[in-house]
Amino acid sequence: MTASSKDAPRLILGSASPRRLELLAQIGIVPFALRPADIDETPRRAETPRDYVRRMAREKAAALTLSPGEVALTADTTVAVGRRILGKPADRAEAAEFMRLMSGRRHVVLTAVALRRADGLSERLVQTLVRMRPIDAAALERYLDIGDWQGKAGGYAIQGAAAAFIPWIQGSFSAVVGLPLSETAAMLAAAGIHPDGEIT
Ligand SMILES: Cc1cn([C@H]2C[C@H](O)[C@@H](COP(=O)(O)OP(=O)(O)OP(=O)(O)O)O2)c(=O)[nH]c1=O
Repeated sequence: MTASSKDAPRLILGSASPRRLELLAQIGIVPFALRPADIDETPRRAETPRDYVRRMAREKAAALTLSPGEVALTADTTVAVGRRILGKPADRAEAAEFMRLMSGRRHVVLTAVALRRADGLSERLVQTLVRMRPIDAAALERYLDIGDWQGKAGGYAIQGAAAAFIPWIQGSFSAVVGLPLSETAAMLAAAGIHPDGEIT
């Protein structure tokens, strides 16, 4: 027999990202509530991309107020070119700079996931290699005109127009979009949260 749904942990998605909600829906998980956490996303001096992205996911989780029986899921995605962290571009000029930096080479997309429950925090860091083909000046201008760079780490979305520049990735596609689905499903299952509300 399965436990009644009123005994199930209630999942709070600590995110304003429509992509994270869609990704969860893809694996049959519907959060009980959305509670975006507003934190300062400025990297610390000399902070590595891995340390930064982990800290962001943890701080988003810590910023949420939870009621008994609630479990919070948060994530952070960032692009790393060597030790340089490419966050969301402030404007078109910065998006252009980021794209030029990634053009014709490989970079790493890091996504950290945090799951906060009453008995503690579990975390995962997923690293995906992404190759961009060389992007010439005209193609870059056309890409920037679309505006797809806004609100995206590194100034691109693999699920959007920038896919035309990406011949190859090694790792997790869903992690690049914003939430590594296999790892997230395992973390949720360990907390008693399963697809379709089927809580065992
Ligand atoms: C690299 C890449 C990033 N992104 C997005 C995912 C994230 O939404 C965003 C990185 O910013 P994040 O700070 O990780 O997330 P967010 O501010 O959008 O949402 P929240 O903090 O409330 O959860 O970039 C893509 O959609 N596709 C991509 O290929």
